[in-house]
Amino acid sequence: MTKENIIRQAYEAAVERYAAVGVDAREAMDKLQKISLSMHCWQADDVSGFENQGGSLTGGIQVTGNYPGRARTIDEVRADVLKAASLIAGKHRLNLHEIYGDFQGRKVDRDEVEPAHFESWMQWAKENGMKLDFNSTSFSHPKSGDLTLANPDDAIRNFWIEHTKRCRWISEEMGKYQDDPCIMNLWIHDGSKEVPASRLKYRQILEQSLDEIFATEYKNMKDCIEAKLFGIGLESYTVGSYDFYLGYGAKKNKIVTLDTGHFHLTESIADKVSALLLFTPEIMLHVSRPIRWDSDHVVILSDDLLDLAREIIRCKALDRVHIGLDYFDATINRIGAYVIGCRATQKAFMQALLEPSATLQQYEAEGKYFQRLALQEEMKSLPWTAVWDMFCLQNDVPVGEDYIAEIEKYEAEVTSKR
Ligand SMILES: C[C@H](O)[C@H](O)[C@@H](O)C(=O)CO
Ligand SMILES: [Mn+2]
Repeated sequence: MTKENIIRQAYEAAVERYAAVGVDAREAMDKLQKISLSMHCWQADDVSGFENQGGSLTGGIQVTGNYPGRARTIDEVRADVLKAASLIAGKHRLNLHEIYGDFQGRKVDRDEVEPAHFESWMQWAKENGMKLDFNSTSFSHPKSGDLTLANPDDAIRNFWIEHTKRCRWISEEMGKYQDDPCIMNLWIHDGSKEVPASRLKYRQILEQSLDEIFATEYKNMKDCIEAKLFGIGLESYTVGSYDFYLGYGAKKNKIVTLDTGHFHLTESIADKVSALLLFTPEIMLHVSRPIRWDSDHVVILSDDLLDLAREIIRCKALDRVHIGLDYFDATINRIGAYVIGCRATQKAFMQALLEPSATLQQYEAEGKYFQRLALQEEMKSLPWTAVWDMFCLQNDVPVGEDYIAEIEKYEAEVTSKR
């Protein structure tokens, strides 16, 4: 029997098996097909970008490793992203940071950037059937320091306000161009190594800065605000903490970004979904994998990720949750890192979509807690992998481990020559 026939046969059997517990596996596949991940451009080049060539990465984040083949130019980032996307089923978005502008070798400071610097990205994305998302960039700049939008020095604060306003303008133009809202994320590293004399002071300044930044209403972009627990060198205090942005988002109707690496390690991000959905318009996810700290390891199919995907599906919130990825690993093949992380995220949603949630909720309503636990447990060993393999086959992307050879080939022919 050919591999394709084995996959088809296993899939037909899986459809029957899921039907027996009241789940339509075909419908689950259709729903997964519509999930667009927002791929982070910064895995391709270790968060370097094209503005500050040679400058170091600041802002309390760190990339470890020096695996050969890092993308060094805009063309190399684009080629690597397309290669990765060709190994991932479905249509996906690309999430750009401001430092990835097409600056044509000219020095364009952060308070001078404009939509024209992203025109070639917009055209490229359209040609390749991708939509763009965007991020302001407050790190890796001489004015980054420890405080940007929360800086008591007006000259520094106004510089970053201007930058962030311009990023919203760029996002608006991207959204218009692609006829689909561009999701713009705002993350700043502002914080302090030691406990500040006034925690309140910097949070008040940040609130004022955000109010100024968000004063302009746009129609083609959506704002997200991303909290963090701490950055390296800024361990005692983060101005934009989760409580701060949750409060701001709920009060001002802004999307809160949940980066799964930005919380205490035992906190459940899945548990936050239903709470946020009640008080904020939508959710942006930065799917990441913290190991002991916000280490940005490549996303794998972990229990945490599965829980998160299940929560989104149980809340029927796919239309209110944007699924972005955020990690950077320079110790392994970077295209491989994209493919592993994106496919792991899709696998989590595949399993979540195959959950017999109506039956589970019925059991719960009737107080049948043994039955609820038993069915949850049995779901773990139902043949979701057969449905996943079929999903890959139908999308004409490698099934199972077959993508390893494809990435090895690209490495031999392209990235190893850099
Ligand atoms: C590149 C940054 O890491 C990213 O934009 C930000 O979302 C973050 O998570 C910082 O820790
Ligand atoms: Mn993030």
